[in-house]
Amino acid sequence: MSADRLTLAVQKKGRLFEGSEELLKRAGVKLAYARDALLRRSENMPLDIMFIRDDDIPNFVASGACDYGIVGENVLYELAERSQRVAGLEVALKLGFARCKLKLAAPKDGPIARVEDLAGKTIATSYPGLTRKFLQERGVDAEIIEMGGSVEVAPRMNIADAICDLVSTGATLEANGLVAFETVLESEAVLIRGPKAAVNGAAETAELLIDRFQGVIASRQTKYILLNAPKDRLDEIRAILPGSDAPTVAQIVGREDVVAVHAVCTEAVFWSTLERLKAAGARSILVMPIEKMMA
Ligand SMILES: Nc1ncnc2c1ncn2[C@@H]1O[C@H](COP(=O)(O)OP(=O)(O)OP(=O)(O)O)[C@@H](O)[C@H]1O
Ligand SMILES: O=P(O)(O)OC[C@H]1O[C@H](OP(=O)(O)OP(=O)(O)O)[C@H](O)[C@@H]1O
Ligand SMILES: [Mg+2]
Repeated sequence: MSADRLTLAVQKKGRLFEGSEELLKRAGVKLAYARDALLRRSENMPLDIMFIRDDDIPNFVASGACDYGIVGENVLYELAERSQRVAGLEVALKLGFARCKLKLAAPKDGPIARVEDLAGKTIATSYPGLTRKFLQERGVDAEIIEMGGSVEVAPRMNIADAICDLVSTGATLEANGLVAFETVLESEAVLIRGPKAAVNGAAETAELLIDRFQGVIASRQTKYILLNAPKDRLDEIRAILPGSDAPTVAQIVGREDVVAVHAVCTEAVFWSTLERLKAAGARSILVMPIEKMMA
C-alpha cells in the first residue's frame, strides 16, 4: 500500500456498514465506483477504504495493513483479550452509532437471576474472552461454551443454562424467553488507530478526516431553532432551549412586543421541548438540522 495514502478498514456488510458509509459520505469522502471490490479508492482524497469482515478489522489495523479501522468496541475488546497487539490499539474517536450492550441473560422464571447464580453453570457466548474476564472479576466459576451466532437459542436447546450476547432493543431476548440481568460491556462503533498511522505520509489526511468526523458527530443531534418570542418572556424561553448558550435575538419589523430568536441547540430537541416553548408564548417555531459544523 502506498505510504502517502491513508487506508481505512470498514465492515463490508452488516450492522456497521451503513453507519460507516454515512459517516464517510457526510465527511465529504467520494469513493470511486467499484462493484464488490475489497479496496475502493477515494476520488477526492488520498484515502483507500478496505471492505472486510468486522472481526478482521482490529488485526488488519494492529498489523499495519490498514492505518485506521471502524469497529464495534465489543469486537475490539474481545480480540484484545486474545492479542497483545490488538490490546495496544488506540481508540482515536468514539463514533456514536451501532450502540449495543453485551449482557448476561437467562430463561425467564428460571433459577438464574444474578451473576452469583451462574456458579457451576454453563454460558453460551460469541464473546468468551470478555465473559471469562467479567466472571473472574466477580469471582464466579462457570463453564463457557463458545458459539458463532444464534446464541439466544442455546438455553432452549439445552446447550447452556445462560447466555452472554449483544442486546439492542431486547426483542431477540424476549422472543427467546430470556431476561437480561447484568451488563458486561456498553459498546458503540469506534475509530481505531494503528501503530504506523502517525508516521505515515498520510497522517495529515488522517487529521483532516478525524476533524471532519468530529464535525459530523457534533452536528448529528445539534439543531438550529428559529422562533418568535414575546419580549417579556424571553428569559423563560431561553431557559427551555436545550444546550444553547448565546442565542441571537433580533427585532421584528412592526412588532414592539415580539422578538425573533435564533439558537444552535447542542442537545436533543424533543416534541416536549417544543410544547414547553409554545406554552411559554413562543410561536412560529422551526427546528432545522445542521449539515456541517466546525468550531
Ligand atoms: N442489535 C444491534 N444493534 C446495534 N448494534 C449492533 C447490534 N448487533 C450488533 N451490533 C454492532 O454491530 C457490529 C456488527 O454486527 P453484525 O451483525 O453486522 O456482525 P457480523 O455478523 O459479525 O458481521 P461480519 O460478517 O462483518 O463478521 C457488532 O459487532 C456490534 O458492534
Ligand atoms: O436486542 P435486539 O435489538 O433484538 O438485537 C440483538 C441481536 O442483534 C444481533 O444479532 P444480528 O441481528 O446482527 O444477527 P447475527 O447474530 O446473525 O449477526 C445480536 O447478536 C442479537 O442477536
Ligand atoms: Mg463478525
